[in-house]
Amino acid sequence: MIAIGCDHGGYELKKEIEAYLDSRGLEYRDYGCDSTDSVDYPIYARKVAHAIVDGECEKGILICGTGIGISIAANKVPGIRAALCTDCFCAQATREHNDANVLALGGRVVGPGLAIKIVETFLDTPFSNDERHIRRIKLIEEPADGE
Ligand SMILES: O=C(CO)[C@H](O)[C@H](O)COP(=O)(O)O
Repeated sequence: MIAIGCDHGGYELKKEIEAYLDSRGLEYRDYGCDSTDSVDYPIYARKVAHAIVDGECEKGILICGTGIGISIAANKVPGIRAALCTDCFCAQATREHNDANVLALGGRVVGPGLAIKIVETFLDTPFSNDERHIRRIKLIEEPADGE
């Protein structure tokens, strides 16, 4: 199950991404917002982040105007690794290296064609399970002694 959320700046791109998820038969839960009326992105970032850390969903997609604010807010929730991506190279790398569990996109930055390729890459790329990446991900949550 994929958690998806946005603010008003990401609403139209969210609907495009949902149509893509529907076309692939991928299940998702939409945590709002529900229109282009102005809202506050941290609310939707937290809803999606908590859906993941509470185990309701495995991955999330968050969209605001730039993708910046909503990724900053999501990354405040322990256990969330939200990656703002504007290209497929970063979407692939953040899955393989960071085991990112949230993809953040900017609805005012990327067009729907590129955004959907980024979503596809993010969803279809597994974590590498490489020992060095596992070690570094653990260090994000628990700094080493004396650090
Ligand atoms: O990108 C964003 C946060 O990083 C927001 O979508 C953006 O700040 C909203 O701006 P406005 O209220 O002027 O529509």
